[in-house]
Amino acid sequence: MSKPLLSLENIYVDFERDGVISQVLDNVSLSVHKGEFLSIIGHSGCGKSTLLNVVAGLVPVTLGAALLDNKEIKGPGPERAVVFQNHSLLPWMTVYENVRLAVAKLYGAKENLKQLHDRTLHNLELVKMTHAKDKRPGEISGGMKQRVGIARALAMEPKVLLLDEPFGALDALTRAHLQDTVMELHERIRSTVLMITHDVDEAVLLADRVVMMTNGPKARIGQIVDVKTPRPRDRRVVMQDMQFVECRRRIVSFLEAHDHAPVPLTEPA
Ligand SMILES: Nc1ncnc2c1ncn2[C@@H]1O[C@H](COP(=O)(O)OP(=O)(O)OP(=O)(O)O)[C@@H](O)[C@H]1O
Repeated sequence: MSKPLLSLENIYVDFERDGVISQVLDNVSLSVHKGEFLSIIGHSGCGKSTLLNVVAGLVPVTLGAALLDNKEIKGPGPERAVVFQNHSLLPWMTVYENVRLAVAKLYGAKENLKQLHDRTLHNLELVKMTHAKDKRPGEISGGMKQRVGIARALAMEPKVLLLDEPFGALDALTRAHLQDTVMELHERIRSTVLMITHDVDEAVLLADRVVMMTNGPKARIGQIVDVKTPRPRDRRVVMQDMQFVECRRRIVSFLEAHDHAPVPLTEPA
C-alpha cells in the first residue's frame, strides 16, 4: 500500500493547568491516505478536538509525532485547513470578501487579480454560495455561513481538511443538505478529510473509516470501522445497505460500551 499522507505516531497529549496535569491522549496512532474521509467519534470530552488540533498544529504533542507528507507538524499551516462548529467569518466583510481574503493570503503574490477573482468564485460555486456572494455573514443563515467557511477552507487547497463538528449547530434539514454538499465535494476533488462528529449516521454516511475513541482521560483509539458502502451514497438508500447497517450497529455498541456509568445515588439512611 502507498505511504500515508498523514501519520500520527504514538501520540500522547498532556495539558497542565495550575500545576495539575491531565493526560488527554494516550498512545494514539493513525495513518490516513490521500483522498480518505475519516470520521472521528467518541463521547464528549474524550479528546477528539485535541486530536484534530494536533493535526492542525494548534496543540503540541507531549510525546510522539504527527507527520504530514513525512514532515513533522510543528505549527499551523495552509496545507491543513480547519472548519469549526461555529463559523469564524469576518462580519464586516461580504461572503465574497471572506473567501477572497484567504485566496489573497495564499495566492496574492503569485496570481493576478483575474485569477484571484476566478479562484474565489470557483470555491463559492463548489459550495453553491455564488448567489449570496455580496451578503454579509449577518444576512445569511447558519448553514450558509458554514458553506462559506468550507469554501474559505477549500480555497486554501489544503492537503487535509479538518472539520470539527461542522454541522453541530445546524437544524436537521440544513445539516442533511450540507452533508450532501460535503459528500459531493469529496467525490469531486478527492480531498482528504478528518471530521469530528457526535452523530453516528453522519459518521458512517460520509466516511471511508470511522475512528472510535475511548473515554478520557487517557483516550485511545478503541476501534476503527471500514465503511465499504459504495459511493456515491444516497442517504435514503444506504439505510437499507447491510454493510451500512452493520457499521452503524458496531459504532452504537462501542459507544454504549464506553458510556460513562451513571453515578449511583446514595440512599438516605
Ligand atoms: N488547552 C487545554 N488546556 C487544558 N485542558 C484542555 C485543553 N484543551 C482541552 N482540554 C481538556 O482535554 C479534554 C479533551 O477535550 P477535547 O475538547 O479534545 O474533547 P472532545 O472529545 O473534543 O469534546 P467534545 O465532544 O465535548 O467537543 C477535556 O477534558 C478538556 O477539558
